[in-house]
Amino acid sequence: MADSLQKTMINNHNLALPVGTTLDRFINRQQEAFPYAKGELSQLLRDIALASKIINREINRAGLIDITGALGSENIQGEAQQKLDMIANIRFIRALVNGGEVVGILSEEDDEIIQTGNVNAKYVVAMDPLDGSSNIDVNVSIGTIFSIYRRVSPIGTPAVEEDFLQGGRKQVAAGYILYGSSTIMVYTTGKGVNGFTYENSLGEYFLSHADIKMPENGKIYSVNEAYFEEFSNPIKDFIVDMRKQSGCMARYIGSLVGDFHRNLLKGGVYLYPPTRKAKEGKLRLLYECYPLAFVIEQAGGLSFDGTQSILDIIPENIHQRNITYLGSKEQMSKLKDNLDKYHALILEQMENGL
Ligand SMILES: O=P(O)(O)OC[C@H]1O[C@](O)(COP(=O)(O)O)[C@@H](O)[C@@H]1O
Ligand SMILES: [Mg+2]
Ligand SMILES: [Mg+2]
Repeated sequence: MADSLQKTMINNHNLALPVGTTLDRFINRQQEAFPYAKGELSQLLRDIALASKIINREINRAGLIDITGALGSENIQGEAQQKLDMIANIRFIRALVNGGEVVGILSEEDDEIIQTGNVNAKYVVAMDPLDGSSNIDVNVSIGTIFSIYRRVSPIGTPAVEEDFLQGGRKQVAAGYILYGSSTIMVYTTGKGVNGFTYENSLGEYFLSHADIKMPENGKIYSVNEAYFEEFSNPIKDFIVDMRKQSGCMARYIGSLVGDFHRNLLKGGVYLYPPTRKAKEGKLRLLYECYPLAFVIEQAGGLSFDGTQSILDIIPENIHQRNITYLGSKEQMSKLKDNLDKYHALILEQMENGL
């Protein structure tokens, strides 16, 4: 026991913080590593944690206070907004406005950028306030996903689209909160990935998953097989090969955060390929794909959209969707091989006028 604790302390990116450290203390210690830091990003991470505690409470009692079910409105993606989608949206916006560190917010639930009025703030946040909406009413894990950028627009002015269209490699921090059998906040600031479990009775997040490393090889594949016939051959072949592997498991709960978190810890691959209905894939680049790609690459996994790392995609619009593959190194290189061979074949056929 002493050895493993010692090991956890050493591995913790030299922060030498034992499992059980509060999130607050961890944030302070991380900030000390940046001599010029003024604490704005630290405060922003605390504001996100605070909002997630309030949402966690709402989710836990959702069935008792009639906040389940659809609201009757649709978001810009044409999806029915659930009451909890909007409650989570309002709670996050309120926490970020009151926190004072964010000038603008991009949310899945709002068509336009939300101006917080904090025109002297340095950061903008893109967020999916409630991920896995189809699972809200049936008590299956759901989540929140966030991505933080330093603004490019001048201090003293409102946020603009360019603040959000900087590209995945410009994220200064990103992560998610999973509201599952326990509630856990997992994030990166570009120096590794750490997970904090929420202790309800104390109202605190504690370090529970220090320096998360994704297994290089995994046996889990997560994809909505209902669309199998619509997938391209390299994707079909990849899934068929995964099935043939002994010990392979299909796991798909239909909540991106839940499927992603499981695979991050156990090893595996999440696929949302193009379908007839969603030719660009279903997931939203700025507040689903980029943040999870940042986390997975920091944990030693890979992200891919069929041609490149998701972090290298040049964004065009704030609510754009993107093909999404996220997973363990070995499975992702196999998938990349399949797709590269397929693209080469298509190219050859085109060159031969076929
Ligand atoms: O039902 P499908 O097509 O498999 O899509 C499920 C995916 O859609 C999502 O629900 C989209 O996210 P939202 O719930 O935030 O809209 C993901 O969480 C999930 O992985
Ligand atoms: Mg989502
Ligand atoms: Mg959502």
